[in-house]
Amino acid sequence: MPAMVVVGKSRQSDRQVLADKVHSILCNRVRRGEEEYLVRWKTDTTTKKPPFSWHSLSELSRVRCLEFVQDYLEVRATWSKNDLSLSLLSKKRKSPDSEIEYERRPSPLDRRLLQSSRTPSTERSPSVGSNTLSTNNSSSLPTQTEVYNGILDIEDGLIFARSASGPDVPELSIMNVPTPEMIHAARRSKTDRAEAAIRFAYTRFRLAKVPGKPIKLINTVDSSTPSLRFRYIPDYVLGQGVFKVDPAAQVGCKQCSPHMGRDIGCEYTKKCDCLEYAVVDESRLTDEQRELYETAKATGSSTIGLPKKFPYFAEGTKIRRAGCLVPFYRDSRHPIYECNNNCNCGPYCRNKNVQFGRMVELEIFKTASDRGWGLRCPEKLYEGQFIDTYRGEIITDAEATRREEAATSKAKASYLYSLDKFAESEGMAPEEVYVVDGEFMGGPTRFMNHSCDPNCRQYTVSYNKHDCKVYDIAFFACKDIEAGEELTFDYMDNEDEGGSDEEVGEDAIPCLCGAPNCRKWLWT
Ligand SMILES: C[S@@+](CC[C@H](N)C(=O)[O-])C[C@H]1O[C@@H](n2cnc3c(N)ncnc32)[C@H](O)[C@@H]1O
Repeated sequence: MPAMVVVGKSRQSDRQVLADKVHSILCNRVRRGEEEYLVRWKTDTTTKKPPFSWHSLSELSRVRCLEFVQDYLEVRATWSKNDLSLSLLSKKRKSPDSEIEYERRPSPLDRRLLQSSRTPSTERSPSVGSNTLSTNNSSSLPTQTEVYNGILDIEDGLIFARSASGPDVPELSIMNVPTPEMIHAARRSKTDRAEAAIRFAYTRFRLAKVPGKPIKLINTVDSSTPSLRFRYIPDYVLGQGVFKVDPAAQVGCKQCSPHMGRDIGCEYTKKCDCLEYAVVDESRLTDEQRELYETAKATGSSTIGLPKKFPYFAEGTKIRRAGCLVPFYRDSRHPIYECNNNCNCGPYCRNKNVQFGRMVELEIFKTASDRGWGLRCPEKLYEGQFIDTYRGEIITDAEATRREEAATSKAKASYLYSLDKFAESEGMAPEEVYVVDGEFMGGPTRFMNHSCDPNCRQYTVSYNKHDCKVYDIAFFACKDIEAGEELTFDYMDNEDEGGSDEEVGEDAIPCLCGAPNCRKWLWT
């Protein structure tokens, strides 16, 4: 029978807390020099008196338990900042565990509270037993472990609390935990070891696993770490109801070959099927081609056979670096069509760039100006150089609306990207458009902040001209960027210069980009 807290051979150091049984962490203290955290356990019954127990950091050091410690430290930080401990405790919230109203502090734990309310509830009658946690071998816990609210017990994998009894076990209901005394002690107790463990886990188990060049975490401002709950993913994750054309069924260019004379491949753009919808290079049109082009524009017929603008500088180009966007694409909003694995042009085609992923090192760093985390590159970047793509979960428009409505602030909008580049030209209804949500999973570009005078821009990159719903959002430098300079882009990226005339809403976020042309608010 699995136990929530496994006590191995009666030795405290062997105890292991099972993360999936943790509901939340509610307080901290230091005992005998060791940081301890008060765990509230998930229960299988609706209760106002769930089980609580104190555990040392080493018991909680498994990554998924550290996520709970991190959530708690975030809440605790607001206690010290605003001295709100007691008023936070008395704020009325409705428990998702039950229909009854109880008082607890508002916290980022809300989402999980909701999740835990979805776990099936099983009525159990408390069994008689000793005042200890149940264990694998039924041995009792070391006496140093204080157990609030009685007994944490487990049967058939389900945890439940037996009612407290005996003078040594204080009865605590959820609305009283943490008590003012606990908070008082917590605020004076160190949490350094937990912060260091969280930082280590983030670097070792999150960043080190991201494919490509290294990504560092740098914080010279405070002791926080980005959320351990964020999942780094190398590719899009498709949500429910989202369909992507199978890459094996992608149409590739068939008339091209790796060398089509003078060591060029698909840059010989007249032949490349992948570039069918790329912009026609009018400066290279013969009179006859111009006529064909006019007909194609009027009738919507194919422009294959006409010269197209090629997106990237080729090797040997005099002044620019190979692979950087040519000024035409850099300064326009035209989609970029790359070749794909089904093309005849081969793996070294110069029309393949973004699909190979990030080639530069990055640093996630804490900004000193209240904009949270930001992103920078320790190497110099050149105008038109590819940095990385935006990743996340692709969801339907309906799901995006649901998530936006459920969000507590407008900040949610900053992680949602509509894949609507082709909506107008393809006559797609708004509800057909997919949206990328990078809040809970994605790549390092989710840390890019907004600037009204940005040094990067996002571009549409497609590998399959027939799939208008799923494509990449790729960030390129739109000017030379010195090593260590923060990477930013304009969250609005309006084609017309100047801000919108829309009125600023109550929940608008003031822009702290500091640019002379700052529009003062995000998303304006
Ligand atoms: C996509 S996130 C960027 C990463 C974010 N800084 C973080 O720590 O996760 C967007 C959020 O960052 C903050 N932000 C980004 N640019 C900002 C700016 N110019 N001024 C103020 N806040 C900004 C806002 O809170 C915004 O909702």
